[in-house]
Amino acid sequence: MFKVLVSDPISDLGIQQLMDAADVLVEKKTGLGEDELVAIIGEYDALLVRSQTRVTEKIMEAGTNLKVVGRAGVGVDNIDLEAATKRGIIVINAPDGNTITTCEHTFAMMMALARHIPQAYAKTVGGVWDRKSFLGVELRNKTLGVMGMGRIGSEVAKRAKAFGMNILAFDPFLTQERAEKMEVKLASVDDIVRNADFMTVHTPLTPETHHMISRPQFEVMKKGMRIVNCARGGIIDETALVEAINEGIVAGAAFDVFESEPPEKDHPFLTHPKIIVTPHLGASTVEAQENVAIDVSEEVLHILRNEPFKNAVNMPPVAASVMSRLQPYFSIGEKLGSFAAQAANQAVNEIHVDYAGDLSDVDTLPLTRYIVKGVLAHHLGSEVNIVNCMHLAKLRDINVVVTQASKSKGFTNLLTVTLKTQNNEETLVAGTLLNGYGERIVQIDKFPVDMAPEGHQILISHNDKPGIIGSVGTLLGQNDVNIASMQVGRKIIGGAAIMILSVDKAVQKDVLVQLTTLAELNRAIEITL
Ligand SMILES: NC(=O)C1=CN([C@@H]2O[C@H](COP(=O)(O)OP(=O)(O)OC[C@H]3O[C@@H](n4cnc5c(N)ncnc54)[C@H](O)[C@@H]3O)[C@@H](O)[C@H]2O)C=CC1
Ligand SMILES: O=C(O)C(=O)COP(=O)(O)O
Repeated sequence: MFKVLVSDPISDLGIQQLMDAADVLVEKKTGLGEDELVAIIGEYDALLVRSQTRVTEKIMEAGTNLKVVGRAGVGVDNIDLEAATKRGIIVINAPDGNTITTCEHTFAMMMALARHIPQAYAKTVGGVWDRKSFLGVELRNKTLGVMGMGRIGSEVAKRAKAFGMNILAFDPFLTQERAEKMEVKLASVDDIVRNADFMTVHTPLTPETHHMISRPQFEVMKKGMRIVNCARGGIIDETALVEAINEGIVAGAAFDVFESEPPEKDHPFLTHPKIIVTPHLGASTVEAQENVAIDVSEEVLHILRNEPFKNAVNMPPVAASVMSRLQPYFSIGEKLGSFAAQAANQAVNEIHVDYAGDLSDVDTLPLTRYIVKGVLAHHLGSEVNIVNCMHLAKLRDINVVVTQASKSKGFTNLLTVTLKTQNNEETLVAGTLLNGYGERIVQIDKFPVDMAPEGHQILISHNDKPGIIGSVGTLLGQNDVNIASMQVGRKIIGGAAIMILSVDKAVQKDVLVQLTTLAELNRAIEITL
């Protein structure tokens, strides 16, 4: 039974599938501090959060069973990603579910700012009928500067066009071609600061975006600019903004997010007549909360059940088309890695993976991770997973080398894993997915074989001499080991050969020792897949 802790308010409807899953127990405990979480996190396999819970290194250290942290939303700045990656904890988010909602909140804020709606409301309900103080401005024909043209920024730009605004857009990944397609003008931060009437930021908070709008930008800013921040506190320097408003440079600001949340009671934004605020409500709609909770629940279930997943934040993204091509190979890849690691005699210093045939023209990194996981898991056990396997290999000075070739020795696809040891010994295992026959191992070292990679196997190296197969069979029979299938491989008559036997149960160590005492038999090991 997997235990999932939900530590922030997350939509019940969205996590219904987690609550309904027979193999999952969901517990909701919101509003806990770091120490309280440290005390209980050891019991849980998964942690689900929004932006309130700070998932620190200390919490992950105490989360000895923790496999995944699921963020029901976009920003993961409340999660220590480096600590998670080191420990092999997968961090996933739900990047698409709240895009429209946050875009609409940005518009709500921009229009409220243009028309002084919060201030006018407060006066009206206070009994003052004041129609003079709140002269607004139109959005039509104004220039909107959008910093960050990702999911939300692009949707904001799209809607701003419907309001008759001209868009200046800045994003390091925005090409001229895409800008033209979106009918926005590619601009620099400086262009936006000097020319826009409204500015809205939609970037993550990174060292690069921290205070990207600060004193130097306010000094050259177009007078009367209105600024919206529904992304992250800290992108715009709060102190410099208040000064710029007081100096008459900025006409007003609308902020959903703060450098520190919740803000101190005496935060200048809370009393400034030209600043309107909401308490990080960008993603707070019924629809968005359901969407993100559904997305994150699905992914958490996949991860807990060891099934492929897509939105890991602490792993490079993979296109869906690439993923669907690679996914069928994950299982055989991991098994080949595991087989090779068990067959190798010594410490490995290089994992060489060759992809051929169908796999020669695709980005195979996600598949390589499964193979490396398979190799390392033999020694490191459940500590290793596809998130931390590359990091763990690097820590152990193990090189991972990948080659791709179109020729695949007659197979439509071929994965060859070769482990190299310090004294230049090599162990090679190759496998394929055969149409209609599923996973097959087709080569071990230099010997062609044909076997299904599953269950318990005994791998024997021997000299190709008459009687050896019979004596192995007799010895195993005497020890109550039932042989399900057997493969023998050799290159030349009488030369070096291998035997691989599938057996019904784990083999006792002393049986393997007895095997090595047989004449012409050089090595016998058990391989379990
Ligand atoms: N207020 C709220 O409740 C919500 C806030 N957010 C926040 O909104 C922001 C945007 O979210 P999405 O659009 O979903 O993310 P996204 O990842 O789709 O877009 C972010 C964009 O920022 C760009 N960017 C990165 N560094 C930049 C820089 N130095 N200058 C200009 N652009 C830069 C990236 O290239 C990317 O295109 C994030 O910070 C997210 O956490 C998201 C949802 C709700
Ligand atoms: O998704 C995001 O990045 C957000 O900022 C939304 O935060 P929340 O889930 O509302 O705490």
